[in-house]
Amino acid sequence: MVGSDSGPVVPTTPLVTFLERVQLTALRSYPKTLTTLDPKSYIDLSLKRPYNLSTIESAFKDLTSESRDLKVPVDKFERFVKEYFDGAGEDLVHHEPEDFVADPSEFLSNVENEKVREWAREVHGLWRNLSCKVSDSVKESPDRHTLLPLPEPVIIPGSRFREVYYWDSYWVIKGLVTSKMLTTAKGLVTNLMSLVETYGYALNGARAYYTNRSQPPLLSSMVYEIYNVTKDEELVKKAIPVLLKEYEFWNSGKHKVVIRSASGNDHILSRYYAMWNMPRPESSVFDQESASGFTSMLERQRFHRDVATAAESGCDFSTRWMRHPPNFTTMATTSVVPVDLNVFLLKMELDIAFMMDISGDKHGSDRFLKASKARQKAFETVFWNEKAGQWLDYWLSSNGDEPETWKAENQNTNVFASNFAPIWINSFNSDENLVKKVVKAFKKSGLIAPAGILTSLTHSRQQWDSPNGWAPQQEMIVTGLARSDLNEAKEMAKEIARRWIKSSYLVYKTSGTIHEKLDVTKLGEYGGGGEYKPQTGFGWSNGVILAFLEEFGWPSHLSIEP
Ligand SMILES: OC[C@H]1O[C@H](O[C@H]2O[C@H](CO)[C@@H](O)[C@H](O)[C@H]2O)[C@H](O)[C@@H](O)[C@@H]1O
Repeated sequence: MVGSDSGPVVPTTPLVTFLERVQLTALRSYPKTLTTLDPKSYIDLSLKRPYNLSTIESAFKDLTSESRDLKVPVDKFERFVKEYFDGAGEDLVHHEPEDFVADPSEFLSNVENEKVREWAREVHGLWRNLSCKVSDSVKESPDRHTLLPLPEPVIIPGSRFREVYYWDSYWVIKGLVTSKMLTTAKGLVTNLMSLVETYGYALNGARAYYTNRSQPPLLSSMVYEIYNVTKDEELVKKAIPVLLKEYEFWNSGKHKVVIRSASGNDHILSRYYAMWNMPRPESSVFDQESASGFTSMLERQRFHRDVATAAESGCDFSTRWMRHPPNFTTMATTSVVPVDLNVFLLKMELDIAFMMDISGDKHGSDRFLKASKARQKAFETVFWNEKAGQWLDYWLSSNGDEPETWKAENQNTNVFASNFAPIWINSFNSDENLVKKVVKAFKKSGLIAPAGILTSLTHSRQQWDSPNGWAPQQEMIVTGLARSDLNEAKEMAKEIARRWIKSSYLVYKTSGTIHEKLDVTKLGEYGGGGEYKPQTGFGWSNGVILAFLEEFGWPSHLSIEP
């Protein structure tokens, strides 16, 4: 098409396209503003029996036939929704996890403080709230739902996120391992593997509107965490071909970029790149509004792709992806070669090498070790900045389709938590000199806050800048520092983990109101608490609390109160 962007687009389903129109009607009809409407609640509806999509589409046509701009009377709209749809989330039913016991043996034996232990048991108990399975109706008639069928029960983040998310599952699994819920943990991996088998990549989340993108690739790390405690070689054998498929996805096509060093060496790295150039269906009305200032179709399509690509990064949204922060319309995520994505891929290479080794494929293992060494070299050349003592994201000068030559000025010198994410990997945290430099820079960075690690230093009000959000890479930085041989780094890790646990405790215990010194509405400003939902729990926050407690314990003399 003349004037349209040339990137790939994975088509969505007729139901998703229709529900986008229902979503737009809701926006136009309710006397609500864009800030109070949750567009996702409309795209999560499913078709009520006995109606089928074409019957409901004609009823919708009748409903809106006399309206201008899809605005209809609220009572008529509500009657229509009630008559033709089952509510958002009704196709996900509670599942009692069979491996849940209220007080597992040897649970958090390092946590001596009784108050903390008691609370940890409550957090552990929250897995039951978040455990669900896809209802049989989805399996029988997938076309009536945007929820995707999955073979095993799931742990959802909770709140408005009524489906499995890819990268959230990594922290969920770490927590499940601590909770000794290994059957549930394996089930999550089986679900993600089934998505890779079907689509060629693990989807952002298990919804029909997420098929056009993935999320930070942590499947190999999930398998690794489970293998580490179970020594389940069958799981590893099953995982290898799936991980190879996923590896290919991230290292080919638009995801692959080549940066040429001054001396002429080519470094292969990866970027996020969504296969979509329209408004995200789950946030369609927001995206249409954000793109309304663009005059050409090409500009709009590029903007929508960069927005969807930010969603693929898991960090939607952040000034990290903006050419001219904090101007949202300058989102240019596809032009960034991100440090953390390449950390996850380096980890995937090491994990695959390890798994191939234990399954007897020495040759394959060597191949992946070699690939990891090549990527490690690329980290030194493309991302590392000696002066800053951090690894910096790299801005592409071109569209990334051809190799381009590295330029110092293309490193993004702004400070983000992701600049420290490489310390998670043994290849970096085993180098004591490097750890010293990174610890020094981290201390000065301004990212260490009263309740943990900040995502960035910019107060943009975007979800992954302060004062919102928490640094998703927090657990990785802490784990990496703790794995190093440097005492200062180990102590730093313990201190950050405890700050984060404490802030989560405060949020939990005070139902999100609280403590004069720690206003939870601004937790991102303090680096803590995350998306923690006091009563129900939130998948990945639950996981990180339990994993941190397992790793660092809590001595009896140390108070958790403010
Ligand atoms: O509905 C808007 C966006 O919601 C998701 O992103 C956020 O929640 C996810 C679940 O906890 C989390 O994985 C992600 O990091 C968050 O930014 C979704 O992943 C996005 O694709 C979606 O556009």
